[in-house]
Amino acid sequence: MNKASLLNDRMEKYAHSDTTVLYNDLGISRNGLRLEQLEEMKKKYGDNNIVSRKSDTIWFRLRRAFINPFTIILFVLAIVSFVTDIWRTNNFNKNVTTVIIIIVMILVSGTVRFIQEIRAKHAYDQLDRLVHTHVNVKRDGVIIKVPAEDLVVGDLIYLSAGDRVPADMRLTNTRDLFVSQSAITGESGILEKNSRQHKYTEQMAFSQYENLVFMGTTVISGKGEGVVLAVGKETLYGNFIQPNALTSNSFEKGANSIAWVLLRFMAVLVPIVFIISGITKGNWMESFLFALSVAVGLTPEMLPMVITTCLAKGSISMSKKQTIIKNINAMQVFGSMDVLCMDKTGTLTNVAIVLEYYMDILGNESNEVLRFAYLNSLYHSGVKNPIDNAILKCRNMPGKNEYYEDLARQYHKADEIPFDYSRKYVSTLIADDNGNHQLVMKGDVGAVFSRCAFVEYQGTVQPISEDGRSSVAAVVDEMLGDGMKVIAVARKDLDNQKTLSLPDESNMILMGYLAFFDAPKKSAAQSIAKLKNLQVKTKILTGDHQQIALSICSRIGIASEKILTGADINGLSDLELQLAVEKTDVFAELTPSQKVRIVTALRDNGHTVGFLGDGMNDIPAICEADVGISVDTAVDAAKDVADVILLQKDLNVLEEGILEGRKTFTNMSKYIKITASSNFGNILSIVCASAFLPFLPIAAIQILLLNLLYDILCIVLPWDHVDQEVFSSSREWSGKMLGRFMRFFGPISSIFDVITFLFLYFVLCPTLTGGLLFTQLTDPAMKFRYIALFQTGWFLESMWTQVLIIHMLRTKKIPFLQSRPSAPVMLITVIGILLFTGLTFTPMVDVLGLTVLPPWYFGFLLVVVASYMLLTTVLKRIYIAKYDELI
Ligand SMILES: Nc1ncnc2c1ncn2[C@@H]1O[C@H](COP(=O)(O)OP(=O)(O)OP(=O)(O)O)[C@@H](O)[C@H]1O
Ligand SMILES: [Mg+2]
Repeated sequence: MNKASLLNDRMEKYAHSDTTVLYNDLGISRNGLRLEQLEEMKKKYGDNNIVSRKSDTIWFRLRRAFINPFTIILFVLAIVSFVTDIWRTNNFNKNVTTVIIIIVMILVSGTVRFIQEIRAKHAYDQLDRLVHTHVNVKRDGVIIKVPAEDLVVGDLIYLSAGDRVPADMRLTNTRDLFVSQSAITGESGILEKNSRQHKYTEQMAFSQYENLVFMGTTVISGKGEGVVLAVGKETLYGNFIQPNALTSNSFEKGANSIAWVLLRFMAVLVPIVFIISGITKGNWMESFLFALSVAVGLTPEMLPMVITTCLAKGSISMSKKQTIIKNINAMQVFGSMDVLCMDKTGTLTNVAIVLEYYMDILGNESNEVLRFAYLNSLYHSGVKNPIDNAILKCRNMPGKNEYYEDLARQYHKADEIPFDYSRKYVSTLIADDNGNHQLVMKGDVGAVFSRCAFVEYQGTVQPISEDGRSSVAAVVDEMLGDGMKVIAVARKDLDNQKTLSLPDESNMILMGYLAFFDAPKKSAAQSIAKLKNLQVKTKILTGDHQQIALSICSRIGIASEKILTGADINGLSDLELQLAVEKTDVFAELTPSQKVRIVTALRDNGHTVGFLGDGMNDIPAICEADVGISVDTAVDAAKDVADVILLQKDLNVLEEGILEGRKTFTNMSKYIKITASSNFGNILSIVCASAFLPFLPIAAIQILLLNLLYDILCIVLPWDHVDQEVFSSSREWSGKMLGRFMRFFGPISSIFDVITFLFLYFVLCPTLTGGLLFTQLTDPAMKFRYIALFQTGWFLESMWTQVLIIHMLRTKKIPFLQSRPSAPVMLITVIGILLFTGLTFTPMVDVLGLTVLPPWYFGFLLVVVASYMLLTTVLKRIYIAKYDELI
């Protein structure tokens, strides 16, 4: 579809009309909306959310916690049990335990889920507040800051450099407003916008409407005011962005698909269990109950909760470590990042740079050069970057304050052409009281020099000679060699010309240079080494001069034999670049689009790429990277597009964040993999047992009890420790790995289950029931005892192995000895095992259909559990050797 046709009707209509018509039609004034109009506008045109937020209400969360497939199965089970055990039974045989246990399970799992969800929401809300963009809006005559989501049609918005446009708007007033529409058009050019009424022309592309700005685009420089005409999904951006790209992330999708695989698995196997045990036992009601509880036992009901808890817990610990995860999916990607691209300022060098020298073309100190540079910095309305900040700081020099105030009074601004990282210079037109206009340009030495035809030296202007060219180059080279950042300043008289256009930027007079000291950070080398330990390669992508990049790298102590410049890259094909990016770690003199090309090449090579940057020039690369990282002090537009925000621009912070991300990811996959494989093993054993045993291997209520214990253990799993080695490498998630893991480890437990079945059936039970096998027994009381002995035996074996397998598989090392679980996991394990084993010695056994086992059974149990753990350890080694990973 033609994108232009997606343009909102209102936008099109009012682009062609005068602003007064717009004000009248919408019933607003120049004071903005009245507060009482807000609700009405919201009702009429919707709110400014691309993702609907139905999941935000408490009611929704309550429903989600208590009404899900798992609780529904439990409800059915409770009702059936109520009917069979209580209602239709005589007074003597009434048994309320099953119903009580089931209700406890529903309450426990529901409440835990609910609490977790609320906590997670709370955490996100808090983080949200930190990262949310606020917009300047005039309402009822007062300019206030509101979150971008709260905007409604009719709101009067104020935009300035560095902002991301929060909704689709018709401009009503502008001052040198330049916008980059690359987010929606894909083209990198910068366009000037104005508020004039559009004259009607045939079929125009939306991007050509000069008086409209669109959600998602970025203000490069200048100021603007406008009225919101379309919000949320009605905007151009909301229209073509995939809604599901925003709502569900790939990890969640992966986790859900696992849940579905397990459920489908269950849907096939549970009926089989039902039919087999129905046929072999002849009691269909009992078999139905049994099959249902097998279903409950196998439902990965804790999966959503464990994932939300892990993510919430991870993002809270990360925020404590100064890292804010804006997009929760990024957590997982963040952990799997193996290449980190970053800019130079703030990561390798200090955030603030210092103006060291201001000099004429031959290197003598020159106040004149500083004066013009100061005016240029003061009057350009783009985002002020470290260079401008360093220049503007000169007014704080002792005794200079007044001088610079006078200067600002003497000259005022007439026009500008904003700074653009592709052109690498900025022009401002300044005028004095006599109406004389001067164009002042500052920027990259090469770029500015190419616009100059003259040089100025000690007040005289001369054409540039070959000779002059080389002496100029010598001065600059010396500075660059010292690791100084150098920019050039040029000027041109424009007499009474009041506006600027591109052709004016030629035949300029080169005045001199400013040199800045970009102090390398002491900690940088160490941080890079730490990242290397985490198997994250670092690459430096800077717009700065290659000599500076080299000198800083050598000062910090990073090897940088190979360096590629923007010009070099332009000469490479995509394929050549793909090869080159692997061999090179430092890239210099890049434009924003070249930064994107490098990131793309790395991604095409199969890397998971992070990009850390804070300037306007980094925005496209931040968007392109798998995980975009920005810092709290960055321009709003960069923070808006980033997935991760560091509260401090420091590589150490990043390292801790990555570790935390990997930890979270490991705990999630731990749960998923172990649960899936132990479920798989259990169902195998149950199918075997139902086919060959003349009675049920385990009672419904016992399955439920086991499940309760396992669930409680899983609730504390997000708080488990993670081995150092596991998170020292990047990780990726895939369903294939899960399947492999499940098939490998699942059946191991079945082997020991079958051994236990055989032992119980042929040894233990007959010994205690007079030496006969079940089928040879005639006395119903004996039969009953036989079953109880068998079921208790398996109940205990199943419980021990299921709990201990978590400990076996949670680490590559020897559990307990080499790798300790966290205290809560350990505590629940010990309490669970003791409690459940102890239970078989209490009067409770009767209600649960269990019985007291002789002490020598525990000798057998010990042997089985020990051999199970031994075998798992051996097979774990084989698995790790083969696949080089475990969890
Ligand atoms: N405010 C400015 N005024 C004039 N020229 C500028 C300004 N900011 C940057 N430049 C020019 O553009 C070039 C690239 O900018 P800059 O060094 O900020 O790029 P970068 O990629 O952000 O670098 P870094 O890796 O240090 O963050 C600079 O070397 C300088 O010549
Ligand atoms: Mg930068």
